[in-house]
Order: sequence, then structure tokens, then C-alpha cells
Amino acid sequence: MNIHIDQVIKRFGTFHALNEISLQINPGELVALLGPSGSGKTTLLRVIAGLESADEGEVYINGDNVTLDDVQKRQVGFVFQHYALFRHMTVFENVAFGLRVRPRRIRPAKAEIQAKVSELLDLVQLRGLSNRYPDQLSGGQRQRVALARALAVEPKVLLLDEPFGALDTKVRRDLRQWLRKLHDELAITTVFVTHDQEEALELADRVVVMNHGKIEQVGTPEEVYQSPLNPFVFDFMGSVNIFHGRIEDGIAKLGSIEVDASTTKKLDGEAVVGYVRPHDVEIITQKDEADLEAKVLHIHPIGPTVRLELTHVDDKEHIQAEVNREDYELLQIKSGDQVALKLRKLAIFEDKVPS
Ligand SMILES: Nc1ncnc2c1ncn2[C@@H]1O[C@H](COP(=O)(O)OP(=O)(O)OP(=O)(O)O)[C@@H](O)[C@H]1O
Repeated sequence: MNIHIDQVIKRFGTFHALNEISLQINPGELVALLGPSGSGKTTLLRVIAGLESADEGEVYINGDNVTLDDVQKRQVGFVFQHYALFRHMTVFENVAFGLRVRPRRIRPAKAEIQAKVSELLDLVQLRGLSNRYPDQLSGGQRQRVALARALAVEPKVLLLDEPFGALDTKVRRDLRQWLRKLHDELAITTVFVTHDQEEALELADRVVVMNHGKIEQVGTPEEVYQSPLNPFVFDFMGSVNIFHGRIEDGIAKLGSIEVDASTTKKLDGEAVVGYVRPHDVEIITQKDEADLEAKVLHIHPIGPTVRLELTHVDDKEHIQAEVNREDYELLQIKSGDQVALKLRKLAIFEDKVPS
């Protein structure tokens, strides 16, 4: 089932929570809505679910205009952080709930419900826990029950709001992989909200980056990470070093750094800002090939990578570099050393005054 969102506007009083959002989600896709707090992710998910109505614009599911349809009619399954499990019901009863409350004429027979719930509990790997109550489960197990409960009614689309929000890092990682596998098996069109870049990049087929009720970029994880369209996306998708300056005759002059900017010629004479990821700051041994020189302030080994905090020798700007541990060991550097740096990949944008 595809989802089509066409110029949706949602206001709360005079505040625009969604500003003309248009988005096409393809059948069977797993899409992440990613953005900082307050960017409108949950509101968009609620508008798709029918829990919130759009002030303007339309929502289509599978080609049908569902803008005025209520939640039940839209046949969406959702797992929202605040819609907890029913505490007085067992795991089995929680999962069976959506089927048991159906009107008699479309309610499956008892044996059918039994079979369906068992099948779902197998799917979410909770077979042995069907008689437990929510209080007797771990956070991760509860989330899986919530997913099974959402899936029980065979939704056309699945909407998940920070499904693993309250869990610790290791459990989140495991559940992410599990959800990706489950999604590949079931191929239900799924939209999930997250403010965690890593979660979006690892799990989604496509990522929708939102800010201030607008979409900044839609793309595959590779596209939004490797080719951010603007400074907001660049900054939001990971750590970054920022250098301010201007372009003169096709050369970006960013402090004492000078790099070729012939591909951004239209910005000639303009104030610009250069963005480079820490893993694109290379520590080199040939001083004459360096873009800049810096002094090592701190060295932080983090698992297989080593993060270095440096300071530019000329203008004292703070710089972060990230190298893999093997390269770091070959370099034999320590705090206080002066090193030569090369910027492998520098993205240049117009330096706009923030609005
Ligand atoms: N019912 C409401 N009444 C008034 N303002 C609201 C309401 N719901 C959301 N908002 C506002 O709309 C904006 C977008 O909220 P939304 O919950 O969609 O953001 P979000 O990106 O999901 O944020 P978070 O990651 O913090 O959950 C916020 O500024 C929020 O305060």
C-alpha cells in the first residue's frame, strides 16, 4: 500500500506544526521521519493515522483519499510510545484485543483468534510468554507485544512513534535489527518516527529529514548522509567541523584554508561556510600537502575508532578528526603534537544568516 501526503498543513492555534508537507511513500517501504524535537514528526504520523486532522491538504492510502476518514476506517496499525499495553491483560489478551473487539459479523472465531495470536507471538519471538502480564516483561519485550498487537488486525500500513525510545542502547540495536527483518518478511508499508540519526540510517529504506514543520531532504540513508542538500541536514546527520569564509576567484578562503571551489562558482564573492565530517579530516605525514596544521589537544579511543580534538595553529579554531585505530597506531601521535591535516571532502554552502 502506498501513502501519499499532498500539501498538508497543520496548525495549533497560530503555530504551524506542518507547513505544506508533500511526501510519497512507496508500497512495502520502511521510511523514517527524522528531525529534532518539535520538528513535526509525531504530528505528521498522527495526521497519517487519522488521530489528528489536517487543516489543509490531503492524505491518500492506496490511492484512496482518507483525509476525512477516522482511525478505524484507515486500517492503520500504530505503536505510539504513550499507548501502553493494557496492564490488566496478559500478553495473549493484549495481542488478541483488536480482533476480539471487532463487531460480531467480522470477528474471527475463537480458534482462529487463538491461531492468529500464536502465530504473531512466534513472529515477535514471545511464544513462551503469552500468560505473562506487562509488568512481568522487559521493556523490549513490551515493545514487541505492542507491535504484535498492532499487527494482529492486519493493518494496511504500520506507523511507529519512537518505537524503541525508552530502551537502552543495546536493546534498541537488537530490536532495530529484529524490526528490519520482520519488515522484510511482512513487507507492510511502515513509517517510523525517530530523533536518532543512527536508528534512521540503519533501519530505513528512505529517510525524511524534518525541521520546523518542513521537509529538508528525502533520500536513502546514503544520500542524506553523504550528500546533504543544506547545512541543516549536514549538521543534523552527524558531527561536523564548520569553517566560515568567502569565495574569491573560484577559491574558497576559509580562514587560512584555501581550497578549490570552482564547482560552486555561482557563490563567487559570497560569504560561505565549509562543512567537513571528522572522518574526512585526514592526518597526513607530508606537511607540504596539508590544508592546515593543528595541535592535538585530546585523544579519545572509542571502540574501533579514535577521535582527536585539535586546534588550528593559525586561528585556534577547534577541529575534530576521526581515524580508525590501526591508522592511529601507525601515526604514533600524542597530545601536544603538531600534525598536518588534509580535508578529504569539504561541502560548501552559502553562509546565510539564520532566520
Ligand atoms: N496538541 C497540540 N497543541 C499545541 N501544540 C502542539 C500540539 N501537538 C504538537 N504541538 C506542537 O507542534 C510542534 C511539533 O510537535 P511534534 O510532536 O510533531 O514534534 P516532534 O518532531 O515529534 O517532536 P519530539 O521529537 O519532541 O516528539 C511542537 O512545537 C509542539 O509543541
